[in-house]
Amino acid sequence: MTQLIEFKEVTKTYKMGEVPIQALAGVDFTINEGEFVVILGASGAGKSTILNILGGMDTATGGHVFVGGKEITAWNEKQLTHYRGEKIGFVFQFYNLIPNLNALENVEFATEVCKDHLDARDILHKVGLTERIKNFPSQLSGGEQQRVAIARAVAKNPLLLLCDEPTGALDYETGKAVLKLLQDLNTQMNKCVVLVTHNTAIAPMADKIIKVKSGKIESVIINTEKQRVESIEW
Ligand SMILES: Nc1ncnc2c1ncn2[C@@H]1O[C@H](COP(=O)(O)OP(=O)(O)OP(=O)(O)O)[C@@H](O)[C@H]1O
Repeated sequence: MTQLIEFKEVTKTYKMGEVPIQALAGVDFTINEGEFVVILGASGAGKSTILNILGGMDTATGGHVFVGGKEITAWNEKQLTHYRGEKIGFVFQFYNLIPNLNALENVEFATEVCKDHLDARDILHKVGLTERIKNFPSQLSGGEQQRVAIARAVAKNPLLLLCDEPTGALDYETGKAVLKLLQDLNTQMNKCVVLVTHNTAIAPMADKIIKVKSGKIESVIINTEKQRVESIEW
């Protein structure tokens, strides 16, 4: 398997007035192409910090991050902006859709700037929203809005799909449907997905589980018996 991502001794310190907060205290891991990775850990462990550095939304204080053989930690703001725009699809807990654009327009708005983007209608169909493309966010349920947000991220045809607690605002069944969608997209499109959660129960759906504790990697588990989301209960 080809390696896609490498974190090497990555540190991150935030300064809050006089008090420095060490969010990452030397983080090392690798991720391969096409992998579905779950980053697990308690609140404040450093999960979102890892995801934000990987997505070029935040910068490391020390260490090195390589994506596709390029060192993103050596890039300037302009290079990172381009990387975020072209290579990264983000899905957050809250959907951040533009309220006065319908579902189709929300997806098209995001893909406009991407060279290799996919067809917005095709992707909305793939996420099961064919009948809802003309609906505005306020006319969609939470689960449907998250599907639009996933379609928006996927239609960019990004190198990486990064998800930060994507089911955090959804009920059990809807959350499960969203996880199934992410798992299907990973399998069908062979897209690398990195998902941050505190829900240990969903770990069996991943190829790799990275456990984070107090800004450090506690363990990296290769899961050879990956399960379909449908067969996991929590
Ligand atoms: N912008 C920031 N400024 C100051 N401190 C921050 C900032 N972002 C994160 N931190 C701190 O860094 C540590 C790690 O935060 P992070 O958000 O990565 O944790 P997390 O594991 O994602 O937690 P949660 O599950 O609660 O989102 C925490 O102590 C947090 O308070």
